[in-house]
Amino acid sequence: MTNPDSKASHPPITLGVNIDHIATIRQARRTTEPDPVAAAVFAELGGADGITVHLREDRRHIQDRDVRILRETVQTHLNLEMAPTAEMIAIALEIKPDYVTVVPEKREEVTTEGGLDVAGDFSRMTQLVEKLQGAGIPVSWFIDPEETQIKAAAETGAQLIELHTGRYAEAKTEATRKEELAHLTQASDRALSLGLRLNAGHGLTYQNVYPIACIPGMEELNIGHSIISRAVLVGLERAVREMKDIIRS
Ligand SMILES: CC(=O)[C@@H](O)[C@H](O)COP(=O)(O)O
Ligand SMILES: NCC(=O)COP(=O)(O)O
Repeated sequence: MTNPDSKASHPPITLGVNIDHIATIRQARRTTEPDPVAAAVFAELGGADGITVHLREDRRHIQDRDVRILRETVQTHLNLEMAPTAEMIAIALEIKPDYVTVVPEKREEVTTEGGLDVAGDFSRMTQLVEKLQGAGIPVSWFIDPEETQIKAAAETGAQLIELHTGRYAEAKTEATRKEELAHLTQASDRALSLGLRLNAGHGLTYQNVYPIACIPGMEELNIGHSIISRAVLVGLERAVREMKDIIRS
């Protein structure tokens, strides 16, 4: 899976840590812990180059209060993932994240399914870019690695795209995974040739991330579920020990 030569020619890739699922745990009890604001501090201590949160329209995990406080506390950069709605545009204009990633959203989905159809709703998407980038907030489109979407993304005037790595991550065979990696690599080349900056994410894990990190020109990977899942397990032994120390002290 590794390719030691391919990283030599571009600047170090950065890691945006998505902390949505810290909030998922909190919302399961509608309580105050764990706090995504504290999680962002720990993620930055661990070397996160950026913090990503998806403020869903149904507020199933991240809350408005989280985004507002994170804007004040995040020391790296804050990437706000949001649907292309008037409500979310207003929130972004008020909070001014370092950049926004515009994602498709369906109420009933478990997580984001597929990329945004920028080409299919071109004039609305262009207006969104004018509003947000006009206010100094760079826009990134979360799109599938497809020519039509990449071309449309560039034509909206947005500065960035985030390639949806879901199909690659979910590939059932090595052959399909290679095919999906080839699509992502070609799409990345095309995006760079059109002057877009390049991010990727969704479904990336400790096992599948490296080939994506090796794609030439890749700037930032946004990773959440796998990191939070690992954090829960690697932190459990210490958490149990601390509780036991208290009840026996
Ligand atoms: C856009 C993307 O790939 C993910 O950030 C995803 O949208 C996160 O949202 P959930 O955490 O609700 O799955
Ligand atoms: N945009 C992708 C992201 O922020 C994290 O997605 P995942 O790692 O939680 O699947």
